[in-house]
Amino acid sequence: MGSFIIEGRNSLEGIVDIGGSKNAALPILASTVISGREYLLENIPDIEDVKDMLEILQDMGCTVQHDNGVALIDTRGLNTSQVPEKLVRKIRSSIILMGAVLQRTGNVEIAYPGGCEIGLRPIDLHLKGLRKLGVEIIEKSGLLVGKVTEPSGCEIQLDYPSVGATENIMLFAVGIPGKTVIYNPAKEPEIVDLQNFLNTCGYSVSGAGTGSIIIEGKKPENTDTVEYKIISDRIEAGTYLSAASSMKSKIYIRNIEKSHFKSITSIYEDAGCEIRETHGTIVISNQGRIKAVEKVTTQPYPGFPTDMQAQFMASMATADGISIIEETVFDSRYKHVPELQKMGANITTIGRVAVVEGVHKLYSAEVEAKDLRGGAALVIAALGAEGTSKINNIYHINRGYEKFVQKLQNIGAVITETKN
Ligand SMILES: CC(=O)N[C@H]1[C@@H](OP(=O)(O)OP(=O)(O)OC[C@H]2O[C@@H](n3ccc(=O)[nH]c3=O)[C@H](O)[C@@H]2O)O[C@H](CO)[C@@H](O)[C@@H]1O
Ligand SMILES: C=C(OP(=O)(O)O)C(=O)O
Repeated sequence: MGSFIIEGRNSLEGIVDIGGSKNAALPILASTVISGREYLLENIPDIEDVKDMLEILQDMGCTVQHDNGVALIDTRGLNTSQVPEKLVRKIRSSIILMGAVLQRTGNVEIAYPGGCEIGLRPIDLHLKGLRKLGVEIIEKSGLLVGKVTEPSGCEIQLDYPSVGATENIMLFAVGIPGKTVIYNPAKEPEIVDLQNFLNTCGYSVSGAGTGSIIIEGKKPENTDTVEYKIISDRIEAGTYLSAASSMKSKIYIRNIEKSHFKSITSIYEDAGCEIRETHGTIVISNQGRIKAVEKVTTQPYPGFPTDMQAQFMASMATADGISIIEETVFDSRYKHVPELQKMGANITTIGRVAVVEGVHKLYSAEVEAKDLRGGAALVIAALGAEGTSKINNIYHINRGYEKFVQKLQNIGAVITETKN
């Protein structure tokens, strides 16, 4: 599964170029099947989840090329409504193919999706929304089998602003007769990016990023090649910010939309990090030990993202004082805690609350990445720790971080990847 070997206690200095957003690229790739045409997509990150999604498209008859951040995809050859089960079970975003394939073919057969194991991840809101739009869905031998019966736009009130449910409903609703309004949708920048992509394809979607999304169902007449550039990854940027906050550093983060990043930077500013913008680049300077932030609660956008909770906890592990972190989005997203404790972190969890009492120093250890962001948190902790750490199971980390070793080396980290 591979490991990272990290020698800690070096300062970080230099430039990091942020890649395309994992959570924007994946649903956009899924939505290329809605209509059979060619797509030229820029800023597609070179990460394991993207490779899996591209393999799914290929297995279903599409042609795919991905090199140097650019993906050229032709979905005219799609020849099945069965989504390959093994790959679906590997990644979370595969479930977004449900709405997309139903839109294209009227049928779908798909397994329950995979992704990080961070607690219960039901898809009841996806299914409820699709059923309301006229899809019959049954479960057969562990697979979801869907068939479009009487498709018609309608009003859908989401009980929770689920990112995946919002995306699935959008992808099915764009091409059915009538108007669909999603109330209480997810407001993440990745949803706005999906809206912008769909509009570039000729669909009619508005309101993403606000309290309701309006979709006027239509089939675009123009089927020319769609060219689109995916937004940059605010969580990747936040991860480098988190690393910089844990040690003496001055790093320049390029290619990031500052407005998407604000809910993350504001918390690190509260911790005493100096963050400023110059000519579109974000500069982070940290001279010494940061301060604990009294209370941080993860929330749907524009709140502090759950996908930054583990990395933030790694920063707080050596901050001056006690911080309280509450994870409200997922019910079991603290698998990194016992691993951080092996490095000397003083963390206590009570249900969804973690109390982090900052220590002066962390120590090297051999630890396991249990999920993507928890794994990134261990990298951050190891970079600031005394001695040489080994992080195993880095498959989880490579699911979502492009050229992680190279980008960290570029800013002075002493890190290598080994096969075992
Ligand atoms: C590929 C991708 O984009 N993944 C992101 C997406 O995951 P994902 O789309 O899975 O996250 P959701 O927003 O759907 O889930 C948030 C919460 O809603 C609950 N829920 C969700 C759907 C549903 O039908 N029923 C239900 O109860 C989940 O159990 C969870 O507690 O958004 C999460 C929340 O920002 C991020 O952490 C993930 O990185
Ligand atoms: C939880 C995450 O990913 P996924 O939803 O793909 O498992 C994440 O990106 O932090």
